[in-house]
Amino acid sequence: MLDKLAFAGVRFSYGDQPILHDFDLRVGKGEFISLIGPSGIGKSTLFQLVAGLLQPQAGSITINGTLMENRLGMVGYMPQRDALLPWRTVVENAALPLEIKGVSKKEAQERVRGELPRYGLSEWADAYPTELSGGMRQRVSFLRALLSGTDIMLLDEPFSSLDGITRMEMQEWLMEMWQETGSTMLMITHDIDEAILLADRVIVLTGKPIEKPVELQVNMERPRTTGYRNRAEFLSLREEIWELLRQNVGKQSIGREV
Ligand SMILES: Nc1ncnc2c1ncn2[C@@H]1O[C@H](COP(=O)(O)OP(=O)(O)OP(=O)(O)O)[C@@H](O)[C@H]1O
Repeated sequence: MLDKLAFAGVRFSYGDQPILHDFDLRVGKGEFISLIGPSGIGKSTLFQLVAGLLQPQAGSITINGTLMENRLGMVGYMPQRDALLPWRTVVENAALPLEIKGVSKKEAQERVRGELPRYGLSEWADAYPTELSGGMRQRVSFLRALLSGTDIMLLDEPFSSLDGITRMEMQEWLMEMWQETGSTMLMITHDIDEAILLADRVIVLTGKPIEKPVELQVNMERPRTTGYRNRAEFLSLREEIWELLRQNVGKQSIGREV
C-alpha cells in the first residue's frame, strides 16, 4: 500500500543542535499515530517538517508518494491552544480556511453550518469563543483544521488544556471523528494512556538526535472506549512505553502529565 506520509533518512538540526538523524517514519492512509517523547526532543519540529514550515537538510519527506516543498496546504494543524479569533463567531472562525482558499464567504459559512451538528455545535453557530466551554472550543478548532487541510491531520497535544472529564469525552469524540472522516492522524501527546487509547501505532521518540524511534502496535479492536484503559494488554503497553521513557529521565525532562 502507498504511504500517505513518509520520512526517509531525514536529517535536521538547528545550527549545531541535532534533532533528527537518518530518521524514517512511514504512515499509512487512514492510520492514527501517537507520538510520545520527552519535552524538547523535537516533536513540534517533526510537525513543522511535515507541514513544510521547515525543510530537511538530508533525506526526503513525501505525501502520497510525492516529494514537494510546500506541504502547508496538504495538512490540517490543530494546536495545543485553540487559537480561535475572539472577534469571530464559531461559524466565522471555522469558515476562515475555506475563505482563504477563495470560497465565497456565504458558501464557506453554509458549508460550516452543515458540519456543526456532528460537532454538537448547532446551537452555538453564532456564539463567540468566550461563550464556549474548553471542549467546544477544541471541536471548533478541529473543524477548522479539517477544513484547512486535505486528509492529514496534525494534532499537537490537542487536549492538554482540558480538565480530566472533558479530556476523556474528547478522546472518545476524536476516535469517532477519525473513523467517520477516514483522515490520517498524527497526534503528539505527553499522556501515555491517551497515546495508546487512540492510536494504531505509538511512536516513542528518544535520543538526541532522534534516530531509531520505537514503534509499538496497538492491537485492540475498535471502536474503543476509555474503559479499555483497564485491559491487560493496555497495561502492559503502558509499562513498556514508560520503561522506554524512563531511560531518558535525567537526560531530559518528561512532559508534566506523564
Ligand atoms: N526555531 C528554533 N531555533 C533553535 N532551536 C529550536 C527552535 N525551535 C525549537 N528549538 C529547540 O529544538 C529542540 C526541540 O524543540 P521542539 O519544540 O521540537 O521539542 P518538543 O519535543 O516539541 O518539546 P515540547 O514537548 O516541550 O513541546 C528544543 O531543544 C528547542 O529548544
